[in-house]
Amino acid sequence: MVSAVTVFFLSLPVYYIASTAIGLWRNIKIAKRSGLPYKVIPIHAFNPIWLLTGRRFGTWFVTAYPNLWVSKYVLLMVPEWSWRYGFEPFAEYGDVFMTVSPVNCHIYIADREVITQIATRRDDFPKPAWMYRTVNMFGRNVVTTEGSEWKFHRKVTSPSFGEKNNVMVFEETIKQGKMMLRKWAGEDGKGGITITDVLEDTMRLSLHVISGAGFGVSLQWPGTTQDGDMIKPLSEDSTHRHTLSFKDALAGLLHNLLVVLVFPRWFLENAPFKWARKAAEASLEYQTYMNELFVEKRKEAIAGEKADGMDIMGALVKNSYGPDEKHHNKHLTAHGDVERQALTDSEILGNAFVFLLAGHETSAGSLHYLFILLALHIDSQRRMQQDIDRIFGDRPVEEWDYSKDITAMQTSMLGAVMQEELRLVPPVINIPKQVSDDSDQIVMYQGQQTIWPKGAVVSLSALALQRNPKYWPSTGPSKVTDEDNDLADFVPERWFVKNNVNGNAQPTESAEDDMPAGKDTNRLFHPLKGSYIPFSDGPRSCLGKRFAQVEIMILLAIIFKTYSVELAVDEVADDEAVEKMDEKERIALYEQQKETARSTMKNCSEIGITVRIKNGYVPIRLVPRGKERFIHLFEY
Ligand code: HEM
Repeated sequence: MVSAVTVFFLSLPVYYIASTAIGLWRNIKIAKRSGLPYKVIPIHAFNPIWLLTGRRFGTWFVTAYPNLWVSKYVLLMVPEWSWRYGFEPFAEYGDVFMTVSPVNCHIYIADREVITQIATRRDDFPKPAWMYRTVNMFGRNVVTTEGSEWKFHRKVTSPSFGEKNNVMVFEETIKQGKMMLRKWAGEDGKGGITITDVLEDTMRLSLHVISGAGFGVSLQWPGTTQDGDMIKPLSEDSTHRHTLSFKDALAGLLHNLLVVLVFPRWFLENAPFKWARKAAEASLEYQTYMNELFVEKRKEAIAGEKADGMDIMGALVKNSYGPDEKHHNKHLTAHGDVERQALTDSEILGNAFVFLLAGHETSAGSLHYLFILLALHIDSQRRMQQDIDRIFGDRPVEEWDYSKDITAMQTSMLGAVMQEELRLVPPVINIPKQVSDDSDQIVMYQGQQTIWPKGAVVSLSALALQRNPKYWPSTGPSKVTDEDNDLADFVPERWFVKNNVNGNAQPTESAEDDMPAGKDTNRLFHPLKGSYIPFSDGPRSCLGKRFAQVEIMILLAIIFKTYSVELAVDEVADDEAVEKMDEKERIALYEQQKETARSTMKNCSEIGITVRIKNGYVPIRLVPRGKERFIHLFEY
């Protein structure tokens, strides 16, 4: 008996090695047939054993020995390679290449024509829906479905993201931005407070904006109380005794998302760990609040109330329960029934949940990187402030107006700064697709037919694509590294162009003679089709694109109208020490902090659902314009 057990355990590694070798051999054969360049890696980057044991070693090895031939293979086994090495692997292997591991063939794309083919051939290259299955926990929705069912969800949910909702996003962001300013600049507005939890605050802001413009519940920042903060039902009809406020339920659910998605609630509720029971509590509270909101919105819809300024969930409920009789078909529940005009109750709640998920971390992460990048790129910050002054003049924030101001914002340095951040750090670095399981697919690449094996994993490599010199104008050699182009740097000025030929902008060779501030700035660079995909491309592109753009631009405008952002230097010199420094010393200190901030951004960013700085922080300060401690000392 003992020997049988021993044999069993001894045979496990043999079985593992044999199945790995067979898997690799099979996949190499498939890769050879494809006609695509490929690289064989013995271990898949997301192999759990490798993640636990070899990942750190791999990262260290590639950094320590970048020129060894073996490093080229180890590099592709580092899960963060797409973030760390950007366009480099593509420059070496080609704009489309495949990694072949024992587990699968994985095709990475930084070629705009191939991306356009993949994004438009939706049935041949579906979303790997299995990855999102757990996200159906509150109801089926537009993110997790495929085929005709997705088509139906998309058709019904798209109108809720219209201009009426954009106005709400604009107004809610102003409201939330003012509260964030109070925390960042202090009650007296004097600024000078070191902010270390920038991501936490941008997360809070984006959560509150979705709560307001997505669900119609406006939340307050700590220090104030109002409905959203209170522990009370959102519907008069509810008798539920809540244990968390709506805000804490939302935040708690998002904080424990992975746990909540993976384990059933009954399991978490009975687990011996407090954190698991807290996760279950947040999930239950969220669900109960959303049911209450739904009841209220249904009452409003039936009564025909709230025609203007509709939040997204309100618009979905109105579509199902509004006075228009043709929409009352909620009894038709068959999935994929494209004749349906309205969502079921569960589908409304499922979609509300994914709007929260899709729109929260993405916008928050972008805002976080933006604050740091603007503190690093002082000239861009100044030009953006000049454009903000030009657009809003002396008008108080209360008089800012979506329909009057949004175009000017989008075509100014505000728009350019936002577009550049999304070019440089697209939150979804690799947009996931797959080759349909049904059959191999032919894709044209560089004028040749290539055969993409059925079931292969496909990544639209947004970050690499958006640094591909074939498509993007450089304003000159990098001012940060020794690269001969600046495509891996934050240079919003590249978005301003001289000519616009056939709808595609001609990149300006040098930014010097085409500075945007105060000039004719209503022509931003128009990237070639398929070369700019922070919001993905084709029919499955982001539904919340405009929502996010409005939110980001208006928040920047609110903050930078009155304040500048600087890197905080507390960890190196206190305020008194800075006070005593002469100009040269201050410049040297700030340059040093810039290096630290760059290194933190590069080395502490992690790719989860989105990329974000997780294992470190870059402290910043808001300072009233005209009272800067450092950035006014730099030449402009
Ligand atoms: C900077 C902010 C944002 C970025 C960069 C972004 C990016 C993306 C990307 C890349 C996708 C495609 C994902 C995939 O195919 O796997 C996507 C899909 C989606 N996004 Fe966003 N997003 C942002 C903000 C938002 C917001 C604010 C909302 C809603 C309030 C939202 C709602 C959605 C939805 C519903 C989808 C699924 C569309 C479909 O499958 O038909 N996003 N987004």
